[in-house]
Amino acid sequence: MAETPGVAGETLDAVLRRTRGALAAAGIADASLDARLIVEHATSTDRMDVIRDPGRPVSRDEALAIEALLARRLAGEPVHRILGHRDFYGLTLGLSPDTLEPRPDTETLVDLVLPRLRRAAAEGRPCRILDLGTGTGAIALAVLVQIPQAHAVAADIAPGAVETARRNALTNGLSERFETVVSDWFGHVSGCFDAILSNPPYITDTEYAALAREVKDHDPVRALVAGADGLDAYRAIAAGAAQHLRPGGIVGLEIGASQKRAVTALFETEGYVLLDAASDLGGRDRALVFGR
Ligand SMILES: C[S@@+](CC[C@H](N)C(=O)[O-])C[C@H]1O[C@@H](n2cnc3c(N)ncnc32)[C@H](O)[C@@H]1O
Repeated sequence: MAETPGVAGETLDAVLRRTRGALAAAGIADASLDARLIVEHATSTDRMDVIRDPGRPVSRDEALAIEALLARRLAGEPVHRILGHRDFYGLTLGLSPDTLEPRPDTETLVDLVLPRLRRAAAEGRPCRILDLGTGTGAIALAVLVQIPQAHAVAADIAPGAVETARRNALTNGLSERFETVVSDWFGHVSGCFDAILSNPPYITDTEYAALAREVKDHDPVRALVAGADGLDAYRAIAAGAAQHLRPGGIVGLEIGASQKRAVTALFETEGYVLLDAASDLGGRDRALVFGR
């Protein structure tokens, strides 16, 4: 008899294989990973449980939950939107309709700035950071968890994103060193910082039109698009950063793969020098650090 995904009484191992098969048959690229995340979420298990106890029976409620999650994934909802959270730099961050899903590429920026910030902290220098366009709070919270002396202000134009970031700080035990502000770039930001960090929107209107439906339907447009040339946010940050940067401070930015030259030129015009750059795991230009 043909088996259907998510049938009560099946084993964990069987339901995982079947969920993976259904996703692969629908042409979903990360079928294995997505199946694992769906089954683990619905059965409150982790990766080791299926290895340790592949024959564990799946209850009726769990089977129904798997079916419901699988249907949403097959309808095109990204797996982390379905789960409601995504991991970033070892932290689990809640998502909301106002936040971008934090992407692994953004860890490149965190990796690039951490050695400078660690050095400053080790030398007893202050480490006050501003995360502009914080979304889930990903960049600021990753720095705070790595540098216990650091304090962060997290700003976003979307009140819902600021609220999500505040909640993520709380659930990750970092809220004592984390402040939030609703702000159009530097509009409502006060004070000076040792590092201004940002993964701003950086795609063009034309690139947006060509994005996959899954991204367009679930990531907020203002988290992605920055005008006709994709550089509007960098212009705003380059123009406003000097007023909020302490002497010796840095500006760390995520960039689009083709933007290194243009973003560097924008910051040079405002009196900055490029101190450092890094590529992501795919070898594409992904993060820049400027100083004055
Ligand atoms: C690419 S997302 C980055 C989110 C998060 N930092 C991350 O890396 O996952 C860009 C963020 O910038 C915010 N944003 C867009 N325009 C803004 C503006 N004018 N002022 C402040 N934030 C803005 C968006 O709401 C969004 O959260």
